[in-house]
Amino acid sequence: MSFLLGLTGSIGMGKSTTAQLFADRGCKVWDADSTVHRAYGENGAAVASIAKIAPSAVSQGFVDRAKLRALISQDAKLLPKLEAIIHPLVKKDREAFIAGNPGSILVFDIPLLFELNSAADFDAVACVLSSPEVQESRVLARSGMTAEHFQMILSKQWPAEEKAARADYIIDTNSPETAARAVDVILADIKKRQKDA
Ligand SMILES: CC(C)(COP(=O)(O)OP(=O)(O)OC[C@H]1O[C@@H](n2cnc3c(N)ncnc32)[C@H](O)[C@@H]1O)[C@@H](O)C(=O)NCCC(=O)NCCS
Ligand SMILES: Nc1ncnc2c1ncn2[C@@H]1O[C@H](COP(=O)(O)OP(=O)(O)OP(=O)(O)O)[C@@H](O)[C@H]1O
Repeated sequence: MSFLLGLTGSIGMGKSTTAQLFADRGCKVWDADSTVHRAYGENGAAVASIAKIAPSAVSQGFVDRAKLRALISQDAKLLPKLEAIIHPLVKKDREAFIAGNPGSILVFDIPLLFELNSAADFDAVACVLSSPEVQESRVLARSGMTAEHFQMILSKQWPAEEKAARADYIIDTNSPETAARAVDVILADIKKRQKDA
């Protein structure tokens, strides 16, 4: 049986970077954002549906994320429509990944794990947490990111502390060292749980 570890946290707090730490230690990682990227790519599973709700964001058979981001900031109704297309596709992909990887520690990088009520799908949930100042400076350093888009995304997510309070493990991502240490502790605990089971 695989051990399913959900990995979540607020935007830019270090999910993907931490997922890589788990991968470096032999875990298999599934990433919700990458699944969305694939679905938006050429001939991706979401392209035809998105062409119906946001035609100007689709060209040459793929979804232009920058255009989609701009449309979302102009139209508050677009994001829920987009989510209704994307979230079922993402869940299906996740289930296929679990079926294809029996017997390992599987890590699931999922930004909206708590918001979508998915915690019960996992054996445990880890939450990355950095200070809000570190988060803001890291997110705003990304190209194409604006303070307005950052605030809009934050308003759609649970507060970071609320996610951390519900998690089984917290990973301090204020520095590479704190994060690596936390990942080692979590993996040791999971292996102990597997041995005791
Ligand atoms: C808004 C979009 C176009 C922005 O694309 P962009 O390349 O700038 O960002 P990316 O997809 O890498 O997301 C960055 C982060 O934003 C946050 N985020 C993304 N979508 C959402 C959402 N619907 N609600 C809350 N936070 C979100 C997450 O923390 C995510 O990790 C894109 O995020 C999108 O299409 N979102 C809708 C699909 C979705 O809900 N994805 C979340 C994972 S299933
Ligand atoms: N432990 C850490 N120490 C130092 N920098 C980090 C750490 N974790 C992440 N970062 C940096 O913070 C930024 C955001 O990290 P990352 O992309 O992993 O966050 P994320 O939570 O996956 O973001 P998103 O929610 O947008 O998908 C990156 O520039 C990354 O290099």
